[in-house]
Amino acid sequence: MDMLLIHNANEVLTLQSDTKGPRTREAMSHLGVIENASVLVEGDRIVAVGPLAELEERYSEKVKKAKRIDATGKVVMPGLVDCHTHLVHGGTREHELNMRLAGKTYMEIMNAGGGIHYTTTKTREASFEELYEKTSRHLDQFLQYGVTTVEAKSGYGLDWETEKKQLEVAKKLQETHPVDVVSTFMGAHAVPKEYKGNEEAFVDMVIDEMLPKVAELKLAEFNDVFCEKGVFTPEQSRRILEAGKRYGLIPKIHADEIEPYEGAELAAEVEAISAEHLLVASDEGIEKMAAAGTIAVLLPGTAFFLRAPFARGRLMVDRGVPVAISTDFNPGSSPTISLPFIQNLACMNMGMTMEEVLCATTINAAHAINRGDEIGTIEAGKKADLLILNVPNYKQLQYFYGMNHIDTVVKAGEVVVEGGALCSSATTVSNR
Ligand SMILES: N=CN[C@@H](CCC(=O)O)C(=O)O
Ligand SMILES: [Zn+2]
Repeated sequence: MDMLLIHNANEVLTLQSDTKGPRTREAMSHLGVIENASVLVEGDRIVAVGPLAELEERYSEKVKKAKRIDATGKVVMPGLVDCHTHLVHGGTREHELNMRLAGKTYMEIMNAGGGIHYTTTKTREASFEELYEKTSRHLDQFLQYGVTTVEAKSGYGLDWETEKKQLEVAKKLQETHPVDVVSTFMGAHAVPKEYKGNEEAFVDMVIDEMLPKVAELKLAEFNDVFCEKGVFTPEQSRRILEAGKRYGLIPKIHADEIEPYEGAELAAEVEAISAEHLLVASDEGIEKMAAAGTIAVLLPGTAFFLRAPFARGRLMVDRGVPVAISTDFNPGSSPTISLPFIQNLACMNMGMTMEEVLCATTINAAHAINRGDEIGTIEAGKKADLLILNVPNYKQLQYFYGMNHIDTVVKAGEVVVEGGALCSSATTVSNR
């Protein structure tokens, strides 16, 4: 098996902790920094992390055989995990930006047939191959920004054929692209035009026809719903999420994004793994999430791009909610793949610390997609998803904001980005 040694990094952020499960409160600040340290990798797994002399003594044969990468003066950390995206979609929506800048709201544009409906039309029109190529290019960009695992929601089909196409594109990319893609079914992302005025029938169709097929074909692990005034009510959302559970799909929920709608409360009640957005979540909802251990997936890029109030990240951490942060990459409310910029926004606009945002985009994000045992920290036995960053200490990641600090990305033990550029082999992996 191939051996790799990343040696003499100024700082290795291991994110190791004795805490099992998602991190809360002070535990979110423990980055497990080891100064002047090295990481040894065998195949796709991490073997050990620590001072070079220690690794040379304990693993002398492996260290001798290893390909070496000098990380002197740099920071090494786990690959970033983007735990909320609408990755697979047709078209773009730049034409909506001037409308919103002129004062039209996100919901007004959607209710007039734009927004999610526009992207649904484009996604229905696109062939499997077109969607695959477009999404593959986006995954290349994610990789260049240090994102090694991405959650991908369907929800731009709103009919079975297109929902299936989106999920199958994600599945094929999981097999062919170096970035790991984790799928969420989101058939209840909007009520399609053909069901306007007949919303309950659409909910029934999602429950009776789509969910069983998603489970049978093993196309997703999670089931998500847009619980929002004018989209799906808390009662409809509860029905969809409870039905998904009967098929083994773990609930997630788009909650309290635009208007307070007791989405955070619902997330806790249905034992969702996460509630996402939460821009206007109530105090009571936050308390309930803390008590239930529901992960808050916060998406400050969406607040930024929709010019909406930011979620109360500081309060959520202080109240004991495990917080993760994600791009919400989608063509309408957050068309960015830059998770590092999203970290900057979380510091500046949600009052989270430099340490907390790193936890929120690695191990807590991994837990939000049920991958906490596999990725998100640098420790023996975990997948070797590693970043080498062109900064001497982790604090410069937020200080020099809006920049891409990636030097090298190692995905499952293989170097896929070198000197900030994608390696030619990176996009042609076909055996995974
Ligand atoms: N709010 C609902 N869904 C997406 C946006 C989808 C779109 O506008 O295309 C979100 O999470 O922000
Ligand atoms: Zn979303």
